Amino acid sequence: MVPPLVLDIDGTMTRPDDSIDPRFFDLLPRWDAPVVIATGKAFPYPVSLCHFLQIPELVIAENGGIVLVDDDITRNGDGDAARRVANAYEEAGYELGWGKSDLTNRWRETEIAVRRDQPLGPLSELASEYGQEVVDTGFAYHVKSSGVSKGMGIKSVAELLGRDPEEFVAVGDSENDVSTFGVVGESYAVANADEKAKRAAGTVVEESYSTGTISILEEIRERSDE
Ligand SMILES: O=C(O)COP(=O)(O)O
Ligand SMILES: [Mg+2]
Repeated sequence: MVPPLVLDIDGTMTRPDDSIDPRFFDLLPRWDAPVVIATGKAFPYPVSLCHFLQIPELVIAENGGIVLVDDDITRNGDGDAARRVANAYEEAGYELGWGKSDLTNRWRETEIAVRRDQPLGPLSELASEYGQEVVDTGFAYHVKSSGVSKGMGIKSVAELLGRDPEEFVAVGDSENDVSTFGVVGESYAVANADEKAKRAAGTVVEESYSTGTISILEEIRERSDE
């Protein structure tokens, strides 16, 4: 029997050009255990991914800010405080960096993402002024409530599924996956992962991006077949 999975999206299910590796479209619907998509992206992205993969909607979005298990949605964190940080950042003359339509934050409910070409120093200062923290995923700076994390999300997903977080195997690539690695039984950082993720992971995979993740899933499946 294969174990339940927790998969990060960016850097983990993607190829170096940011596209989702099409091999997951065969692999995940056939995975004979729950697959949780745990991401820093806004809620609609992982929901769409589950829809198009045709797997059950088990989602941790916004770094734990939103948790979806089947029909059950939980929101965590103070989205208004994150929004106040963003406003103060813009009033100070900086930009979130995503252009007029800002599709990155448009559907974001519990945190705010800032493009990584914007200055981090003043963002971190404002975040701590408003009791928030900044997480750098390698794809964006996320301003979020301190207690909220993907790891916290896994605990509630596991509880709702009647599972132990220790049963899960997680794969990730950045500091927003460190909390996940802390609660699951087995954790892997792909080779492109940042130092924090590599330090926190039980194993650092030899291969990068989706190829690293798929190599782990294949190994687990073989091991489980024995
Ligand atoms: O949206 C981001 O910044 C990162 O997303 P991820 O958690 O799926 O890697
Ligand atoms: Mg990632």
